[in-house]
Amino acid sequence: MTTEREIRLSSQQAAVVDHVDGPLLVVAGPGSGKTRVLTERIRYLLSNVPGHFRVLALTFTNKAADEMRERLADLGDARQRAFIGTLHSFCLDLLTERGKLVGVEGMPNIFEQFKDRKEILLNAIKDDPALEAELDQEGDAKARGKRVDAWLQGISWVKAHPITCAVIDDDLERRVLEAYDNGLRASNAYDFDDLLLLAYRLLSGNPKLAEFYQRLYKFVCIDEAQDLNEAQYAVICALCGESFKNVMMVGDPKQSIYGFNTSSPEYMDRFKAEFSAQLVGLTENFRSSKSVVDVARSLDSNYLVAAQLPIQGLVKLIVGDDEEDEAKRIVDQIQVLFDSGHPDVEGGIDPSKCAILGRTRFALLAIEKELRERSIPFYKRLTANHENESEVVDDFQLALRVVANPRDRLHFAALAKKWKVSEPDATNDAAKALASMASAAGSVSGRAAAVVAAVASVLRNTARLDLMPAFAVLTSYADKLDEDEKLPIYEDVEVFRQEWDQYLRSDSSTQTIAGFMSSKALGATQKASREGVALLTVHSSKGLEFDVVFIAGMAEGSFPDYRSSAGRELLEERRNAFVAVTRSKRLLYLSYPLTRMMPWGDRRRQSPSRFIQEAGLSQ
Ligand SMILES: Nc1ncnc2c1ncn2[C@@H]1O[C@H](COP(=O)(O)OP(=O)(O)OP(=O)(O)O)[C@@H](O)[C@H]1O
Repeated sequence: MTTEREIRLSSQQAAVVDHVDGPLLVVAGPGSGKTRVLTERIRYLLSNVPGHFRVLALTFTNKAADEMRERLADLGDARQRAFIGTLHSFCLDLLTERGKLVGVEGMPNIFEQFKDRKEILLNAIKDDPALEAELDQEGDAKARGKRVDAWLQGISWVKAHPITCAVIDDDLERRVLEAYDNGLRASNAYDFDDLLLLAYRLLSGNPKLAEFYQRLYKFVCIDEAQDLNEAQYAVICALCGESFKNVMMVGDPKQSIYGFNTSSPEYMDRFKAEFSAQLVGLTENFRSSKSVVDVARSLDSNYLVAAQLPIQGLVKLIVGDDEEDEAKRIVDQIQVLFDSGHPDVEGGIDPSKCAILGRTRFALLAIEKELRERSIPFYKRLTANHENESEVVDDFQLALRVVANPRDRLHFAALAKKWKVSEPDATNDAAKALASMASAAGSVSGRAAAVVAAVASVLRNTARLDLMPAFAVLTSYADKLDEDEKLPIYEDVEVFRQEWDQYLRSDSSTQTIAGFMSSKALGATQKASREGVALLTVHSSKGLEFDVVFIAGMAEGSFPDYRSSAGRELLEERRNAFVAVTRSKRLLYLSYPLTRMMPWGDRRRQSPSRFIQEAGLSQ
């Protein structure tokens, strides 16, 4: 099933890799080598197709983009001719370069945190008597808070549907959206949804600009196409205009698990119809043992596998008396595997080869406790926004935000509150404003002075942005403190330094403070860490593979979730199970507890998930 190349490709895969011109839809099952095919196609285009062009490769996660960049690092300079990143990062670059046409001046500053967006909306409500009166109709503070959250959700929904919600009929809804957007713009800020919405408006309203990008990016590749939503598809269509067709989409409708987030595999169908795309299937499975493939097929009888590994592997059911006992049995089994290995897993089994997946974080709590008690290393997130432990590094980040965007009143106010000083007047010179805030900062003047000195050390070097001198200032401030205070500063600085390092390696076209802060907001500066057993939700396990996979909490009501007992939701639960099962390369363990403690204190009897029953598993 393979042809001669430096990397092994099956003939199905080679046909996709060697495809040059024209729209192509690749529908590919789990383990069929989507990542390999995408990476190798980019390599093929950059190495074999003559001409001055760039390749645009859009991934679903920053992690997938990192992986693709790493695999293509050996291309040397040619690699620079590919933009590899998420659609959000691409839109950020696009708006930075050409956003003026939709009112964006320079790099868009992103308010990524829910609490910041909420504060913007609350301030906007305070400034609008009609909205304030509307909110006052809600009885108590809790009900008002809920209404504001619902408004924020509504705003996000509208922005994620730039075509179907292009016109808002409801007066109140429109007023809330305008008030919120005006509030954001007063701080010269944007939210995540704006990146796609404004990129869509920019490209669809300026066909000449879209043509420029079509000439520049002669080839467009899109990964995980089953999880596109309307805004993302709209940006892609606006980028391509009427005539550009050199788009390849790769996806697996069977792994579509973000329906709750308005994503849908329907955009793959629309792409096929609207671009008249050629359809190719990748139907081999290079990842999973026969036993695992059998369980996947029991979940979806339409999952056809043309070729698979000649390895039997194993599927087993684990039943615990309750969640604690289930956790204990899972971890017992892991320890047996560490000690004795398994003939189908080459080179023994260590923690990094194992994953324990749950439908929700809740399903993993007892297992986390058990792993901790037995000192087995594990990680719960691939990447996570680092919460600073030290005030000085936290202050420094706020200071960088306002230096990047002096109109950011929200974070100026946050810093002023922390330093117990009054907010500065509107200014264009954030460094000067910070310095006068610091000189007024009584009890925290030493810390504030260190932050100002760190900022100054960055601004001093006008030729090239470099945060390293600031890190030196922060650690030398730490050196004067007690051990207890010193340690968190060193740790926070180290994480910050790693993020800075990651940013320097990204495909971002400009290196500025605003650029760094925006990449950080998009999560693009976080490096995935994978040390120990993976303890992940099904959603965060997407795209990963492990020799040994445990899926815990597989009882009716938990997986499938009780809120998704019928219709579309139940189908999405089934796809969740399909994604979870197909993460396994060799051994698969499904488990559930016979009884479960409900949040209100009752113990409830559990029955095995229908997915366990359909797989024909019994003890
Ligand atoms: N031609 C091949 N020969 C041998 N192994 C291969 C081949 N193609 C892919 N693989 C291996 O199969 C596994 C699955 O590949 P990959 O991760 O690219 O699949 P995928 O289609 O992205 O899967 P999923 O959609 O489930 O995340 C990887 O371990 C990869 O190295």
